Amino acid sequence: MAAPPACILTDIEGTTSAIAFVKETLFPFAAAELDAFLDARGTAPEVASILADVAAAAPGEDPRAALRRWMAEDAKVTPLKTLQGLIWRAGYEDGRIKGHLWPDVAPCLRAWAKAGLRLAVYSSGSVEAQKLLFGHSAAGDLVPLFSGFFDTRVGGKREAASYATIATGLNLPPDEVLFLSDVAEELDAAAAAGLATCQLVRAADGTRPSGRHPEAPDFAAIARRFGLPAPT
Ligand SMILES: CSCCC(=O)C(=O)COP(=O)(O)O
Ligand SMILES: [Mg+2]
Repeated sequence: MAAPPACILTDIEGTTSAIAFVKETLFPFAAAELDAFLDARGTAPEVASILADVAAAAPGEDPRAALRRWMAEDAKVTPLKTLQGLIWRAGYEDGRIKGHLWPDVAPCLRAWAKAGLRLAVYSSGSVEAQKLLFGHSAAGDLVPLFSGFFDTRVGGKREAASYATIATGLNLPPDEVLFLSDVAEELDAAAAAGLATCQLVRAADGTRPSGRHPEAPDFAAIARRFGLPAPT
């Protein structure tokens, strides 16, 4: 990429936020609340529609058992991800969950947005879950900084077509979008669709560099490497 990107498209787990926060706070919260949530809200249209999607994706299996199996497998399945977002909402709203962001993230996002860069998210977590995390972060409500949120409804994160769809959705040529992720296979797919890429190699997350993409240990290093504004 010769010129600085027009848009930063960022992953969440392992990129803006600790893997441990997702695996040790978010996922256990959803698992612990699953039965109570379904008992209370299973017949609400929004939840019933998710359960119908679960039944279609896991025919012949009890929907709650399928959801628990997917949780154990960390399956990036849209109905599970949508349901987790709904369950997390109560936890964020009553303060039991605070969205984790590494300390370098919010200052850079604010500086980039202020300089006119567009910001977008692409995560396996549902759009609802993305907005909850950024809206209830320790650094405040960052949702207004973003102009796009994308989840697995555009396709899987290891499929090039997903990134082409996102670039079209952003109304930008793919090479003007810089995708940030810790996962090399996601970056490979983005690069195949023509996006610029950078692998977040955060020591605290134990990420291993792939050697196939530019690398940065944090967002400040991304700013330096790609000629983006730095926080003042
Ligand atoms: C939106 S926070 C929840 C993250 C999540 O559910 C997940 O599966 C992590 O996916 P990512 O694509 O952000 O690595
Ligand atoms: Mg990730």
